[in-house]
Amino acid sequence: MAGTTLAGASEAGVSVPVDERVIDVRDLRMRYGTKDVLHEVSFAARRGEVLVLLGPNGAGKTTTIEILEGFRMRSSGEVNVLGVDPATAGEAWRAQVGVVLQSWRDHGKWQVRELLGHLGMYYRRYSTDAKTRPWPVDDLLEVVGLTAAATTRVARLSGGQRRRLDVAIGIVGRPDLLFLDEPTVGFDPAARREFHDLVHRLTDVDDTTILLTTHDLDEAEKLADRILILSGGRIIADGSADELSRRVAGESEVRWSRDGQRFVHAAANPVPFVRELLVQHGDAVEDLEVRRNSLEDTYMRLVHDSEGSP
Ligand SMILES: Nc1ncnc2c1ncn2[C@@H]1O[C@H](COP(=O)(O)OP(=O)(O)OP(=O)(O)O)[C@@H](O)[C@H]1O
Repeated sequence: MAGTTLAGASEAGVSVPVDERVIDVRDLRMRYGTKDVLHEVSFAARRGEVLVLLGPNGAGKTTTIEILEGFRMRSSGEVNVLGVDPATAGEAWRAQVGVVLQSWRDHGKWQVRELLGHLGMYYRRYSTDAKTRPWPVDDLLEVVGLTAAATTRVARLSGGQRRRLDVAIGIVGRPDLLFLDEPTVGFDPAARREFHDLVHRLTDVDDTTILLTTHDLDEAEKLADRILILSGGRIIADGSADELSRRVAGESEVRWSRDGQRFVHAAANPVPFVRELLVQHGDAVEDLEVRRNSLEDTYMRLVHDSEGSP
């Protein structure tokens, strides 16, 4: 089981064995001018894992991802991605890394299939025995839900379709590691669900490691093997949604109804409470529900506590 680390998590991620680390970040610092935006950030990700980076606006998520993608130079610290420092990595490394940027605005006149076919050609020389690159265009169109739009020009796509195209562009080279910065913004509920299925397919079938940012806590809970919470440029929590909620001392909510009346009770340990409730009222208890801290409760609590600390 991955270790859970809360406030002051300088050793975050050390429970991932070194030889399994697809991402290994140690004491990463970033300073813009005189402003420190990342302070000794450390974490690791293992192969096939979905790591979700959460945090309030301005916490440093995009900065962290851009450093890992090799798009931004760090101020200090050690960063290793697929065994290489992204600051000095070459083309072969880039071909193994997929990036879904905020939105693909160029090539408006290209048709969707044409564009994906063209971009995919770049990856052909990086095919290996274990992984044929690129993803065959028609399969890719299907997996991202763009088959019906295959011959549509990029400029004519709806916002949600364009986002699907962004995802397709990010995965056309069948990356070993995929970075997704707020991938489902603008998706309708059906597209969101299809995207979640795609993430599971990528990790289960292709063993792709995924690092994604989102502000949607429901999405984080559905997708994440591990959640990192970044606040004020520091990792304040690292663990699965369940581990985080257990570590935040909180009370469960017990709800039930009796004789047509609704009741709610907060209990640190709901089991004895429910037992006693059933002993006292037996069959008269209806609609019994026990709700642990949601990820949203946990997140709000952790971020709130961290904002109070220096
Ligand atoms: N190029 C830059 N020059 C100066 N400051 C920057 C630059 N880019 C980001 N910042 C600052 O760094 C901090 C972290 O920004 P970043 O975009 O990484 O946060 P974020 O967690 O991705 O936020 P959001 O959720 O709003 O996308 C912010 O205070 C931001 O103003």
